[in-house]
Amino acid sequence: MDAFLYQNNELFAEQVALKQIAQTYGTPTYVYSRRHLEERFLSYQNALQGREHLICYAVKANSNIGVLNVLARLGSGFDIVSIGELERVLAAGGEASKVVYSGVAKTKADIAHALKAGIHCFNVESEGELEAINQVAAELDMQARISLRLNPDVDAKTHPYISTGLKDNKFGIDIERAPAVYQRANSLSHIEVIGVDCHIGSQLTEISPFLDALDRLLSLIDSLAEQGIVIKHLDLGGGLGVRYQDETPPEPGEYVAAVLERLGERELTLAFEPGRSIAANAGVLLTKVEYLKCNPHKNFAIIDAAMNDMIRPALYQAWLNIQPVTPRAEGVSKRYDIVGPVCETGDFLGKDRELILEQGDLLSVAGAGAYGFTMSSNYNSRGRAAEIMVDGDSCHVIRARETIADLMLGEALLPE
Ligand SMILES: Cc1ncc(COP(=O)(O)O)c(C=O)c1O
Ligand SMILES: N[C@@H](CCCC[NH3+])C(=O)O
Repeated sequence: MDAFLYQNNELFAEQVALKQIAQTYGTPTYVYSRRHLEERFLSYQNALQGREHLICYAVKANSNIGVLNVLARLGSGFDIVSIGELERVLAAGGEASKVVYSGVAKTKADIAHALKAGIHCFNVESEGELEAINQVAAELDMQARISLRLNPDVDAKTHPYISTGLKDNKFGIDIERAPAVYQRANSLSHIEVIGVDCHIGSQLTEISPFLDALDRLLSLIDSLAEQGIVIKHLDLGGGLGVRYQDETPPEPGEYVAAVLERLGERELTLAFEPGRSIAANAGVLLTKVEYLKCNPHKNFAIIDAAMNDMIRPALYQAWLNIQPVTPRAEGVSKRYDIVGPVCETGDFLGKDRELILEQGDLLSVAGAGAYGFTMSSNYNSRGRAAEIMVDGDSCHVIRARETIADLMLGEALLPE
């Protein structure tokens, strides 16, 4: 059930009024629902019941250790793309043995770090990386488990910036090269080949591109078996979309069921790397209207959150629902562009939103739990927002608002 609902004309996060959060912790603030995170994780887990599987939450979507901890307690694995993310997972109580490591540019130092930590496997994105992993594992006298991340050349039908499975994209190994690269991997002394992996893009709202990619991977798995290379682990990546506006993406359960049906009798450990579909609608960005600027041709609601807090509208023209925390029954309804304080024309969180507003009103920007805080920056020397986890009727500060001192941390003046 939606974790952010109105009760008596007040928007709540679970059982806590957002107005209360704004009064106590200030704005802009990210507010997350523990219940929503748990429900979304469990919807994957329930669909995979009775079958060997690994659900590796994609840390990049929301990497706060409070969020990771909620998922780790449910037994989640994690998909990482850096050593920073690995260390967050460990700090949050996650198990290294359930970590898969994706990313196109792992350095030898990264590879050594992950091997020593005991991760489940590397999702290898190039032939050069495969050789590097073998070399590092040999130096450490270890065996490295690997999957090859393949680029199946399917159209994910999503925004071009978040499409990753076309042969023009930088990700993965061309599926045409896969048989040769598997042969090479199999011949390397410190590599253990366990799997096949792909991730074709993000915010997919249909199942068919996933199944097209799956079909290509399954026929590869079958032909590798004929050559004596046994694949035990099949990772379909993340990418399942969510509803921001009027999209109708499949539920995780439907998606998983369609995949299971396609697998048939094959004995494979199935892995997924969901990020957005777990975290996006578990969070809102709470913000205050500082000023209203109403010109004859255009109205602006200037808020205290900006593109540095949430860049998705500026970067992908993403549409996020913007709701008043306490809707006004009376007043003049106007069409506003909802803009932030940053000195960029692209600094908007929404355009042409019909609202009744007064200065000082609170707004809630929905769908902000994934790729919100993690993509935020200090542009314009703005401290990053606080993050709050709501759990029933209690609130926990899981990241304090950044201070002026935080902004200059590690910087120095030149010597006299
Ligand atoms: C390798 C990999 N796995 C998983 C994800 C998570 O994707 P999503 O948030 O769309 O589920 C991403 C990001 O798109 C990714 O690059
Ligand atoms: N950051 C993107 C998703 C990219 C996923 C990373 N592979 C978004 O906000 O939609």
